[in-house]
Amino acid sequence: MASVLVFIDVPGLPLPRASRELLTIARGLGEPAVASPRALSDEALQALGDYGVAAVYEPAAELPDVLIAAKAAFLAETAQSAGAAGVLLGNSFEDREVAARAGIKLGSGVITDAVAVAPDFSVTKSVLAGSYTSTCRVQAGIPVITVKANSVEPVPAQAPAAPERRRVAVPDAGPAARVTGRTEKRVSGRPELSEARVIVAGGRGMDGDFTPVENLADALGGAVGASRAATDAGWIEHSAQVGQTGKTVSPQLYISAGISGAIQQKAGMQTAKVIVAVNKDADAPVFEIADFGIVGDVFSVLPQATEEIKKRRS
Ligand SMILES: Cc1cc2nc3c(=O)[nH]c(=O)nc-3n(C[C@H](O)[C@H](O)[C@H](O)COP(=O)(O)OP(=O)(O)OC[C@H]3O[C@@H](n4cnc5c(N)ncnc54)[C@H](O)[C@@H]3O)c2cc1C
Repeated sequence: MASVLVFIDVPGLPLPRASRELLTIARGLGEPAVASPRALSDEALQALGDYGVAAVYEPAAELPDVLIAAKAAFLAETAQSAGAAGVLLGNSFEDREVAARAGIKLGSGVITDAVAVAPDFSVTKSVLAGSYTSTCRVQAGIPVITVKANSVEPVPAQAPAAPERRRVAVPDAGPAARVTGRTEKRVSGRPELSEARVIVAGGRGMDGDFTPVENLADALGGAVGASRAATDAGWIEHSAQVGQTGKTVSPQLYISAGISGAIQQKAGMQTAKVIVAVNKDADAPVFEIADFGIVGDVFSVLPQATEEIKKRRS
């Protein structure tokens, strides 16, 4: 069976859901193998084996720092030496950049934002601000596909595998740039926005106070998102922006609070499984795509929901 290479950067333990989803998809396409730009622990290897991974490729020598060009060179080299039938990555900014660069090195077509990949590597994706679902296929080289988080339910393999470690020499991974300083990001304890199963997002209607959004997100174990109006106003960091020029998310539940539902916002969240909108304007466009709508004031609705959820969970 042809191998399907999954690029997993930093496979922390337990394995992140997005990585387990990619491995589940890869199993439906061929024999899953993993390309990891760093050497893995035996425990990480076993966790990958539980998802049917037969081989794990690591760089023969440590890659220069953690820059994207080096990771892309490693991925392209690995895809070739593994004779991969296809390459899957996550859909973060960084994963998409790795995919693009690896695609150029391989002379391959690259498809981003996939929500499903068929056994013949046809890809389903949502396009034009979510107004169409398209099916597309790579026409040249090894298909390189980035898949949105929450696209499938991760399922371990029926029979775990014992992955073999293989080393790949990367000839052109030399540093064209070098990291010269780092500042650690404040850890919120919340899940990463693009991988979260639950997102509570606030917009201009939050009027500068994101506390009700954060409290509801914490009660649900979710991530905090925002519209561009909210991030531009400086009420919350830019990395929380969802939409055309922000992050594309596909959670199980997206709670939109005080967001009108402009097309550029919808473009980033329309594929959420369930959308709940809270807006004081019954004619707000967000209600056109909401599964459940509450016409009301966010400062009254959100705290009530948080209180009720906490009560039921205690
Ligand atoms: C090229 C381009 C790219 C863009 N990219 C993005 C993007 O990535 N993401 C994005 O979000 N936008 C993006 N935008 C901006 C987008 O067009 C909208 O301007 C933006 O989404 C509006 O944000 P909002 O819904 O928070 O604000 P508004 O449109 O002002 O809506 C605020 C809503 O809050 C409601 N409200 C007010 N007070 C309350 C209250 N107390 N309780 C309940 N409801 C209340 C109002 O009824 C209203 O519906 C982009 C625009 C352009 C031109």
